[in-house]
Amino acid sequence: MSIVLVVNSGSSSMKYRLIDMRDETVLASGLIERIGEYRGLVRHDGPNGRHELARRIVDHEAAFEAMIRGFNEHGPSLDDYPPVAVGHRVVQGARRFLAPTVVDDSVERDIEDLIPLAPLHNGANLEGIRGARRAFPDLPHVTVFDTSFHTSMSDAASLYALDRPTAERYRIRRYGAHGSSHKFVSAEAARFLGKPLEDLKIIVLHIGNGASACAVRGGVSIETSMGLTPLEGLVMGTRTGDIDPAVLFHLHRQAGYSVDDLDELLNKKSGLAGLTGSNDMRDVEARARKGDALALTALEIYAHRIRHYIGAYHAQLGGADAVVWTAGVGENSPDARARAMRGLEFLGMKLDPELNDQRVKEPTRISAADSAIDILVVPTNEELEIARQTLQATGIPADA
Ligand SMILES: Nc1ncnc2c1ncn2[C@@H]1O[C@H](COP(=O)(O)OP(=O)(O)O)[C@@H](O)[C@H]1O
Ligand SMILES: CC(=O)OP(=O)(O)O
Ligand SMILES: [Mg+2]
Repeated sequence: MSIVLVVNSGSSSMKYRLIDMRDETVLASGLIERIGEYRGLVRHDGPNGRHELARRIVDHEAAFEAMIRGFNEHGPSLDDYPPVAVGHRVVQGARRFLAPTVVDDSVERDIEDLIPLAPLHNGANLEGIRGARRAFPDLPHVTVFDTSFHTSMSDAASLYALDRPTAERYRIRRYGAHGSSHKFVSAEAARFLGKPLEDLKIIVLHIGNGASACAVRGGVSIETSMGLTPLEGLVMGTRTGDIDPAVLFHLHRQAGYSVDDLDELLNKKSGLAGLTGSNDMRDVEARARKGDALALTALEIYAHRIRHYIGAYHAQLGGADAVVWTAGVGENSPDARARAMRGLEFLGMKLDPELNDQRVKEPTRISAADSAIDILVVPTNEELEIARQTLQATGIPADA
């Protein structure tokens, strides 16, 4: 029985999943939110249903302890279902980590060294890893990097037109993120279409709180919208995405913003939150339906940027076989999908309004019968992808 525990530590949350890899069934899962804030939320879904409680969780190590408590109190018992390995999502692996890696102290140090290249994510990922190694010192721990899938990008797609010695010295290039999701979703799309992944050109739109687009040719990432850090590209829940860097000089010189102020402004106070006051797409859509002009403008800005990347990746791929929507917004918001794809019929991308309006739980086609390019919704599963890569890296068979 090969069971893998997967830990996905976000900037302020930790998701986990216990998976029996023989048939990839989920034995338990959980979510710990608002880490570091006064009132955190702990949710555990086990064999007896859902258990939730509000409590303060000071950091990701404490979150790890809360997860263990969830298993002890609500099952399944980790003594009865012992994991053979723990898989960890790490957002930034830069050019240091090209593949899933078994953790030792030097790997921990290298992840720490990469914190400046993913300030919202890598520190949290590392705290999760440290908590997990303390809790399970005898198990192999494997890190699966969001960036690994994008190391196939050409220099043309990944280098900035920045002074070369400076860029090299400070490792400045576009690394991308959400790689496990883009990889999983493009493989699922090929399976759904019944075609070999090697033959397909796919535009993947991972639209969640963090959001990125990816151009996938033959299963390989050729370009993605996140850059040095997960700040570039699409409009996100709290992040600006693409912006003229001169805005920063302007705010510094004219308004006295410090570097930390600017970091906080662009990463945490912008995007949907900055435009409307809420980073949750459901709130913004509800307000737009009531006629709130600010909310409506925010939805148009959000859609405009997605449409921009669909066009760009269609050009970079030299056409496309499929456009695939995934993650929280991409899977659940017909309005966001329809708004972004409006006017793309000339490219051969035509939604079917009724198919687009359904609630989706599995890979589903939402394009019209006469759409030259398939438009799909494919639920992502970063945790399963991480679990698969974790087993591969350890060499433990799924049916051990
Ligand atoms: N039914 C829905 N309609 C519109 N948006 C939704 C819906 N359900 C979830 N979302 C959006 O999905 C976002 C979260 O996506 P998710 O992929 O879980 O993000 P992350 O992993 O970055 O935290 C939420 O902020 C919310 O706006
Ligand atoms: C990289 C990134 O933005 O991740 P998330 O969507 O989980 O915040
Ligand atoms: Mg996410």
